[in-house]
Amino acid sequence: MNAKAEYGRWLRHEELDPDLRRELLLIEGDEREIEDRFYRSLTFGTGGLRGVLGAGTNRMNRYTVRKVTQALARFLVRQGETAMRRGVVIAYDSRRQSAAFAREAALVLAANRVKAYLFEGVRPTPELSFAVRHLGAAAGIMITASHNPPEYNGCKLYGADGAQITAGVAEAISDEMADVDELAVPLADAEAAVLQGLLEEVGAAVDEAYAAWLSTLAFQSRENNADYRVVYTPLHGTGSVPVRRVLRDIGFRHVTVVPQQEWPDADFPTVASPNPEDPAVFALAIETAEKAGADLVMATDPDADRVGVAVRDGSGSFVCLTGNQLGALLLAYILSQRAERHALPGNGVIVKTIVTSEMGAAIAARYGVETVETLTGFKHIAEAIRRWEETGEKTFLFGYEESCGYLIGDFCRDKDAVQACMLTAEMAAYYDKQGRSLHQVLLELYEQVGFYQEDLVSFTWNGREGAERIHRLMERLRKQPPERVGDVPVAVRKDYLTGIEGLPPADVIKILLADGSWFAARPSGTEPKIKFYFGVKGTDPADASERLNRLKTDVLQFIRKTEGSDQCHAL
Ligand SMILES: O=P(O)(O)OC[C@H]1O[C@H](O)[C@H](O)[C@@H](O)[C@@H]1O
Repeated sequence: MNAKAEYGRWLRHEELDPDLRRELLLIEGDEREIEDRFYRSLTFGTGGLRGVLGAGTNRMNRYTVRKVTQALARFLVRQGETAMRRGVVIAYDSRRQSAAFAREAALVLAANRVKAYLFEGVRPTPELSFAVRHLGAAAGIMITASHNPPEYNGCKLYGADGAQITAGVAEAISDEMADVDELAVPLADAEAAVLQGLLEEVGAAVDEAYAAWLSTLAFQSRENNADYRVVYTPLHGTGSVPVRRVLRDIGFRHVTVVPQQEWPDADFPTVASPNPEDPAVFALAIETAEKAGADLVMATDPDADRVGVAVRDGSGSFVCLTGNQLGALLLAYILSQRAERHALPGNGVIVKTIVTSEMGAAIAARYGVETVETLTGFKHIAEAIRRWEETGEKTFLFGYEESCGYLIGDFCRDKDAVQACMLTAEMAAYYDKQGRSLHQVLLELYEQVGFYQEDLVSFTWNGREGAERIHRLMERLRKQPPERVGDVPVAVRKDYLTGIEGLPPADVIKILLADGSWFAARPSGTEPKIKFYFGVKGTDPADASERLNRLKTDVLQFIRKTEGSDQCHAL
């Protein structure tokens, strides 16, 4: 794309949104900025399409939303009348302009005679996934940039099964996008669309149906939960109403929501970034828990698909669990509860990604349950569920990712923090009744399956230059992979770009070392980052920590050498 020409074309567009025009005029003559905003159009990544808000084809704004929606509309029109009638469900989170973008998307669909169901207010991503299935729609759109910082927005697209679209469909929609002029997408008149049945508001009835399904996941009776104290924070996002509701529905009477973070706020003013992977987001919640005398703190991201938790350790202080640790706890709880009830199917399966801890597979193996691995991105887990549903080959029991995404009940087909909050709270209350804290249970699990420890180090490299730098580093790692890390020889090198292990090609390199530890490198598909994942198994906690530190130091040293630069700044 010729960035300068595109910039000029946008400025010449007479009806251009005045705020965006002002923004463009301010960067006149700033070639670098113009290049960054117009050198490409936003593309699909791990979690849909995501970008910084602002003017430009490489930014999130009403025109980029119109463009992707128009492409989706054309895709559905090609499928015919039935798909158009089944329509598209649209939900949005609490980010800047999310509500306006959702409305624009609805009007674009209606202009194409594709029915749009528009949620009346903010809702979590998993409820959108549920709603697509519940309403029998052909597709879904969620306006969100998930856990990204406030300057971002984005949209995730869903298929009729309620799962985020995977490569094939994303490609077909991208092809359609290539033919759409974002400045010339027609919009329907809202009132006319309502009268013609092309625009319908949805809300309470879907909430009720979702809540009813959520309740089916509970293993324990309401008495189990009545006296246990929980602190919850939606981090200014969409979780407040549904998480409170589900906890109340299963009998929790003592739920304190962090008051400063209770209601939607697009600036996420009390946190640097609303990501429950980051222990810093727990500060206010832990303060609240100390006052409330609670032992469990849960935090969900803005669109409530991720959840992080903090629990008290042996000394009574709060520690944050990693996504892998909560995954291990939930998995062990679900499998043990099912086993007790003789409800473990012979063809049961759990799903994790190739960069998620091996601990899950070790736990599953103790119950004779198979573990299947997918690429990063919950859409891959959802795709596997659909496949097994069609063939009847396996029964899905649990899916999770190290990045704090969990799914228990497959009535949703994306990670669901509402489900995960509910089961985490129930599990904590259940063990509490036995005099065991979640921290203790985790230590017991380590004793049973081994002392697994993982870590993630990311480098943020922005803009076009950053993207090229990430690409170069991946290429160099491919061409000059390490023979050994420290004094440990490399045992297996996996390059997923060639499409190995039955997985679609992906830009990921995973290196297994002779001592059982591993590391992986991949560019993030949601942020301008390159990510390095590390995993070890030790003989005790100290041994595991030591192995992990050594592995990280050695690998990062190798990376710096490979990059030929010392400018890596860890996040
Ligand atoms: O590592 P990234 O490509 O940025 O993706 C990290 C995570 O982002 C989103 O939350 C996706 O839904 C997840 O499935 C993914 O694991």
